[in-house]
Amino acid sequence: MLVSKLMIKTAITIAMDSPLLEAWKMMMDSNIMGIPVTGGNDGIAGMITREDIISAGPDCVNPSFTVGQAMEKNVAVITENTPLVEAWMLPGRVFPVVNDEGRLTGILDKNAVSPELFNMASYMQQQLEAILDSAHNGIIAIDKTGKVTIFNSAAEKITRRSKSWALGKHLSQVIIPQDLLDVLKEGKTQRHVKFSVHYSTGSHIYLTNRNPIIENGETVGAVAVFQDISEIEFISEELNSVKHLNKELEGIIESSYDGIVITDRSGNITKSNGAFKKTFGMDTDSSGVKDAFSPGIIETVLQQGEAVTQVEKTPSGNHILVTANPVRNDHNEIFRVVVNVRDLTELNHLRQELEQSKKLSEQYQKELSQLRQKHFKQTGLVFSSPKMQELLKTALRLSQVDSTVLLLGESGVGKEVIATTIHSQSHRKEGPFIAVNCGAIPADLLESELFGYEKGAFTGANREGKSGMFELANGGTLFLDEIGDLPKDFQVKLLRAIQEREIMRVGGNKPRPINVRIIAATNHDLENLVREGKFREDLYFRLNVVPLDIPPLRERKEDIIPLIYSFKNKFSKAYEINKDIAPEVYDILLQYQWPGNVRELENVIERLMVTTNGDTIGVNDIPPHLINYTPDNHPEIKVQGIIPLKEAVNTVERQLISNALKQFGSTYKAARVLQVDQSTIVRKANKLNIYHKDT
Ligand SMILES: Nc1ncnc2c1ncn2[C@@H]1O[C@H](COP(=O)(O)OP(=O)(O)OP(=O)(O)O)[C@@H](O)[C@H]1O
Repeated sequence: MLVSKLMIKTAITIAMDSPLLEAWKMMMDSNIMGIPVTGGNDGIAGMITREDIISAGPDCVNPSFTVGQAMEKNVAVITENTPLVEAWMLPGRVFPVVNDEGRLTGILDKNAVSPELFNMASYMQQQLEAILDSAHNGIIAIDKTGKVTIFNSAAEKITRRSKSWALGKHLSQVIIPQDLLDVLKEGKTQRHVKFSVHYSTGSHIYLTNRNPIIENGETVGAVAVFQDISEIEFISEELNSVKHLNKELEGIIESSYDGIVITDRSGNITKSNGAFKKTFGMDTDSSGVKDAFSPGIIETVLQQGEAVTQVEKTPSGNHILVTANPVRNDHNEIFRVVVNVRDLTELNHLRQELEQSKKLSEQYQKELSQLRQKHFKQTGLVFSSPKMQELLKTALRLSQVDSTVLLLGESGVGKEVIATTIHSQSHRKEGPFIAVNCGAIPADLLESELFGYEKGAFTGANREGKSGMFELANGGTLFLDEIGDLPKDFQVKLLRAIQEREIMRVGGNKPRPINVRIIAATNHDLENLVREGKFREDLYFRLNVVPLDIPPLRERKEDIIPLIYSFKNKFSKAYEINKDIAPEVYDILLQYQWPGNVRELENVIERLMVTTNGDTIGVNDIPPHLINYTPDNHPEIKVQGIIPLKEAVNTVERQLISNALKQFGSTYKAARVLQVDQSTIVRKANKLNIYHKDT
């Protein structure tokens, strides 16, 4: 607003030498507060106001007291176009106003300006508030005492405080971050400050600029403009993860062995991978997928709205399988087509190579197994069942190392033959293989038998002393059969010898180092013996480094016929007799459960070869117990009448022992079949007057 709007238009002036009283009169008559005073050269020399006249005191009524004596000389002359606010700032109360030509056109009384200025100020304040409230950013201003002076609508929304409540309160009562008070204290601007506020509903992140309000070089307040950027942050994070995803996707596409190309609806390539370019010898500038394979595949996908597959031929003559898949946008419109290209020529080539190497590997497998069979044949081992093939594969592997092996299995399954095989395939094969039947050596002789004795160790001892089995087996293998029969007090000595790799002869005082590989065997359940306290747990763990469980013959029937042939040949040679075996005999031998395992089979064949008349062994030559045998039909013991119990027991024992001795030939074997110690058989046979070889 300009001065022209509120000035009093008047041409009244008064000369400097006019009496002061005249000036008063003129002011009263025209109802104005002041009159411009003209000087000698017609210019404005000053301004006389009612206050000037009153200030003159009693002199004002003195007719000789002139206007020039009371007037204000340093008065600002303002133009009609001067803004009112500017005029308001000038010192003085009433001002002369001139037009553009400098001609006096009126006066301006500050009193008349103030209500107008007040109106203007309040209008401007309303405008300012409207502007602040329409801002998207929160704005908070404080005065120099820290009290809130501006709090716009966005600030209300963000802080969840009402403006009416916040205004006039100290900032610390209104919002959580207090850094605006630092700005007030230090007078320094803070730009792009990020901070977060944790609400019960979650965290929000804000970005703010804080500025001091400086008036005449002094900080009189501070203002903060801030905005909630949680959403932007969230979007930026999303954007980052999308970028990441995109990178991943690009990596996947690029690393695909198949060619991949992505096109727009017109078949223009938007993305393609190396495999695709390689297949078609295309560079990245190739404009359209039409350049690559027959046109129409994209059109077909667009028309049918589903995947299309076809076989094509590349310019270089390779056969390819092309599959084009539509990709739809949110409006279910196809906007991209992803084409997958698989080079069938290369695939076929690879398949052929694979088949070739498969054949080769089969051939090697065959040769390997023939080689293995040859190896084992040399040791006299006969087998054909998958179970034994697997077991002997392991045995062969074990032969290459010095680990202690524990052979488990029923009597006669071939534990000793397998131990010999392991030895004969090992680097110790040139060394001795010493087999010890631990169950057959009397307990008091065990130590001297196994560890040897020094000369004069005990009465009856060899004068020169004697090497034990350990020493005899030095550089080779010691096979400890029937390990479960070892007395407990000797077990600890054996454990020490195995662990320390040295033995002490009986009567000796110098340990002797030994270099033997131990293979132990048992047909007992060693774990059970440990549980019953009959076998030391530490020795069990020491021996059970690698257990090999040899299945009974009835569980590997595929081995029976090869074994029969092998034994038939063996005895033909040994006894120089040649005999055939009738097919029905094979059937019977296959049916039989072989509780004595391979040993029993070997004995049966030997007996049939030497005892049968004629050239063919027939069913009639087969011992009846083989025909009638099933695991559950042990011969029934029938008792009629009453006889003393002891007598009955003796009768049964006599019959059983003499049957077993007749059938199996030795007290060891009879003991195994009857599941007692060999010493028991010997003792009972002597007591019951039964003849046996060991008599
Ligand atoms: N696979 C086989 N091929 C050829 N002969 C075998 C086979 N298995 C075992 N034998 C023969 O069977 C008989 C018994 O075998 P071996 O002494 O090895 O059995 P074992 O399990 O050690 O018996 P025990 O527990 O009674 O000591 C031996 O004459 C052996 O030659």
